[in-house]
Amino acid sequence: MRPSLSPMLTVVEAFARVLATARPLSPETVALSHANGRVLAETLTADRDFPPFNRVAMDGIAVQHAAWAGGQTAFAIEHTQYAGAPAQSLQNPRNAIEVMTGAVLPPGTDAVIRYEDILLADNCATIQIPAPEAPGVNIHRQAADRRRGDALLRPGTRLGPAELAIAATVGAAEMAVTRAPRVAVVSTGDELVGINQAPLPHQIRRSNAYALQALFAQAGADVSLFHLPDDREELRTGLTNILAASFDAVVLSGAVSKGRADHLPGLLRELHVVEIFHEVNQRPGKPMWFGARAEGPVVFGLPGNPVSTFLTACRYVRPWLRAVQQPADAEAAAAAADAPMPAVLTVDINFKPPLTHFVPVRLTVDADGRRLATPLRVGGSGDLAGLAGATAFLELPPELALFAAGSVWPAWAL
Ligand SMILES: Nc1nc2c(c(=O)[nH]1)N[C@H]1C(S)=C(S)[C@@H](COP(=O)(O)OP(=O)(O)OC[C@H]3O[C@@H](n4cnc5c(N)ncnc54)[C@H](O)[C@@H]3O)O[C@H]1N2
Ligand code: MOO
Ligand SMILES: [Mg+2]
Repeated sequence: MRPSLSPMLTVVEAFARVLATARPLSPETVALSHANGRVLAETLTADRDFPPFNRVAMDGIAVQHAAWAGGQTAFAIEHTQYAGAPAQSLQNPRNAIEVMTGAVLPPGTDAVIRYEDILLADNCATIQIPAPEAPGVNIHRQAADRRRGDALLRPGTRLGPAELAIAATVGAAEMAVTRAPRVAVVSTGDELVGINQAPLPHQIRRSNAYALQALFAQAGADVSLFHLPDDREELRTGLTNILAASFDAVVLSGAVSKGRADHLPGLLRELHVVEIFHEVNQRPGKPMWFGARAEGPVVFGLPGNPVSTFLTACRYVRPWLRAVQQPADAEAAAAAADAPMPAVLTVDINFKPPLTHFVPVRLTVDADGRRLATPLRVGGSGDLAGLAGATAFLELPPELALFAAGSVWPAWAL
C-alpha cells in the first residue's frame, strides 16, 4: 500500500457528488404494452388469490381421496370439467369427474390422478397407482402462491418480462411509471463529421454520440443528439439553447481538457452552470467535468477520448439516470441495484500512477463458478475498437501498483 499522492477528487467522492444531485422524476401513466424497461412508480397488489381457485394441475380424473385411500380403484365418470367452465360438484363420493389442467377442481373432490396412471373403459376409470397418504395431489391450491391484497411489485422495480406478466394477471392494463429522463447528448469538435459523410484526411466520424445514446437508452432515457463546433460563440449559442430546453441532463463529449479549443469549463461557468467538480483521480477520464444549473439540468462534461467517454458514462451518468427514476419511496434494495460485482483478475496488472484505473474486461465463469475478468487489449483511451466485446470494467484502486492474477476487484457491468 502507498499513500494517495494526489489531492484530486477520488472516484468515490465524485460519484457521491453526482448521485447527490439525483432527484426523483415525476410519474406518468403508460399502457402495459409500453412499460417494458420502465420503473414502476406504484405498488401492484394481488386483486385475487393466486391461484384464485383450487386449480387442477394435471389432465386426468378427480376423485375423493378418502374413497381411493380406502381401497376403491374403479370409479364411474360423472361428467367432464373443462378449463373455463363453472365448477360442477361431484354428486356421488364414489364416482369421478374427468378434469383438464386449468379447470376449477370440482367441489367434493380432493385428488387428481393423471390419465397416464389410469385405465379408461366404458365410462369407468381404474386407478393403477396406490393412493398417497394425504389428499391434494396434482392440485394447485387456492392462494398457495399469493393472497389477495399481497403487494406483488413495489415502487422502484424495473419492469421486465416477468413483472409485465404479473401486471397483466392483476389487470394493470396501464400503470404509473417514472417518466423517462430527457437527455441531450452533445458531441463537440471541428474534426468530427456525421456518420454518413466521408471524412477528409484530417477528420473522423463522430462515434461517441452513438455509444452514449445506446448506453443511456439501456437506462430508459429519452435521448436527443446534438453536435456543436469548437468555435466559442457558436458553442455558446448552441449550449444556451440546449440548456434552456427541458432536458434533465446534458451530456457533452470533448472540450473539457487543457487545449485551446477546450472551451466548455469556462463557457459553462459563464452560462451559470455551477461547477461541482472538474478532474477526477482516474484513468481514463481524468478531465471529467460535472455541474448543475439552478432549476435546470445537470451537465456532464465527459472527456472526448472515446474510451474515456464510454467508461465515465458507465461509471457516472448511467447510475444517475437510474437513480432519478427511483421514486422517493423506493426500497433501498431497488435503488442500490447499480452496484459492482466482485470478479477475479486473470492476469497481473502493473499500473504505477496513483489513479483509480478503469480496465475494460470480458467476464466469464469458470468450472468452479468463479467470475473471471480478463482485460481486453485496449491500446489507450483513443482505442475505441479495443472496447469491442467488453462486458464490464474493473475499478482498481489508486493505492496499489501491482494487481496480481487471482486477486478480486469490483467489476461494473457494461
Ligand atoms: N495538456 C494536456 N492535454 C490533455 C490532457 C491533460 O491532462 N493535459 N488530458 C488528456 C486526456 S486524459 C483526455 S481524456 C483528453 C480529453 O480531451 P477533451 O475532453 O478536451 O476532448 P477533445 O480535445 O475534444 O477530444 C479528445 C479526443 O477525442 C476525440 N473525440 C472527441 N469527441 C469525439 C466523438 N464524438 N467521436 C469520436 N472521437 C471523439 C477527439 O477527436 C480527440 O482525438 O485530453 C487529453 N489531453
Ligand atoms: O483520461 Mo484520458 O481519458 O486518459 O485519455
Ligand atoms: Mg481537448
